[in-house]
Amino acid sequence: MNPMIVIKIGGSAITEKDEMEMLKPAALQKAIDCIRQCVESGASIVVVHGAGSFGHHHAKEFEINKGIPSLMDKKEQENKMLGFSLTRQSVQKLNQLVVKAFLDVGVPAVGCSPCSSWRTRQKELVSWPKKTIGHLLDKKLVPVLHGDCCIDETVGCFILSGDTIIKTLCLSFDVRRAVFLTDVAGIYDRPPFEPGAKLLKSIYVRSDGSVEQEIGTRVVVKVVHVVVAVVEVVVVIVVVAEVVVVEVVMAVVLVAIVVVVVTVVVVLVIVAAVVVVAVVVVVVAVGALVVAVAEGVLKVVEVDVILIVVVVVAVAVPLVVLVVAVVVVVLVVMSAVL
Ligand SMILES: Nc1ncnc2c1ncn2[C@@H]1O[C@H](COP(=O)(O)OP(=O)(O)OP(=O)(O)O)[C@@H](O)[C@H]1O
Ligand SMILES: C=C(C)CCOP(=O)(O)O
Repeated sequence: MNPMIVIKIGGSAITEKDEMEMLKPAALQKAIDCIRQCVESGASIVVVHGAGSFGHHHAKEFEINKGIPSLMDKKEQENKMLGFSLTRQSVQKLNQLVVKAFLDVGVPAVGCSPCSSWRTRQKELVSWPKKTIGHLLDKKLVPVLHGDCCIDETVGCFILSGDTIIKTLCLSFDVRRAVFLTDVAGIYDRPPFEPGAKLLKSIYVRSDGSVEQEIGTRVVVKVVHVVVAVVEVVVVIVVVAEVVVVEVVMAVVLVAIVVVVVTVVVVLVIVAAVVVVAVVVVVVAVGALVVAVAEGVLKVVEVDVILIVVVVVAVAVPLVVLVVAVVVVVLVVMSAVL
């Protein structure tokens, strides 16, 4: 599978959260166009959208997140279940609109409602269809999940947020990026509507998920602000740097190991060759000199000088060759590996 990118289209980005079931069509279109480009670039994309004003109103009214208390009488339980159905119908309406918008621009989106397949116990996820999402991605389809109401094995029902879905996907797949679209220009040091709110370039997330702005521990989240619509939709690209950092460290270690191993092997081969050549040169030269002296062609004094020259050449030339070869090998190996 290609590098996976999960994208949360925030309910705040594509709906007017204060007005019941009110879509922001232009903002949705901008988000869809942006995601279409990601799909066309070949990345495996999973889209998750929030409920916005589709779902949150009913969910709040019927207190779906509180489950079905055991003391609730039958009438109240029936009413709660009606609220469950209404909430689902509402989020599914938004899902239909999002999927249709994708199909209209040629993106093969497939709506995947969590209600039928995501289960929780005490509001903790116990099962979800990882394989199905993998199969859809294998077929180059774009799963479009959404925040939904789900059945909880102990408390009866609860709200599965799109953010929980995103987190689950990030922990289970090899996700390169999690991208959040909201209605503001990124992450601020305080609620953006408060006076003096500053847009942050990066934040640090501790391993327990809490966030701090100054000193980081394991996960550095880089925030890139890319405005894709006039103030309506903003793309916030969140690089899950823990993954990136691990990858970089692994890559550096791997490169170092490869460079060292290849260099050592090549140097050993060159040293052996150099020694053999030097020995052959000296033996041949000494043999020739012995013959020359025996035949009276050379005197012993001349032989001494020639011998010194032969030995110096036999050692110096291979040494120079050796040094040059080592430098070349290191450069070639490093450029090939990098
Ligand atoms: N520190 C902050 N940085 C950025 N936004 C913040 C901050 N604090 C509060 N917000 C608010 O968070 C809102 C986005 O969160 P919200 O949960 O409403 O959106 P969403 O996730 O898009 O919605 P949904 O749950 O429907 O998908 C923004 O409109 C912004 O006003
Ligand atoms: C309100 C419902 C049903 C889902 C909430 O999902 P979210 O908007 O991602 O928090």
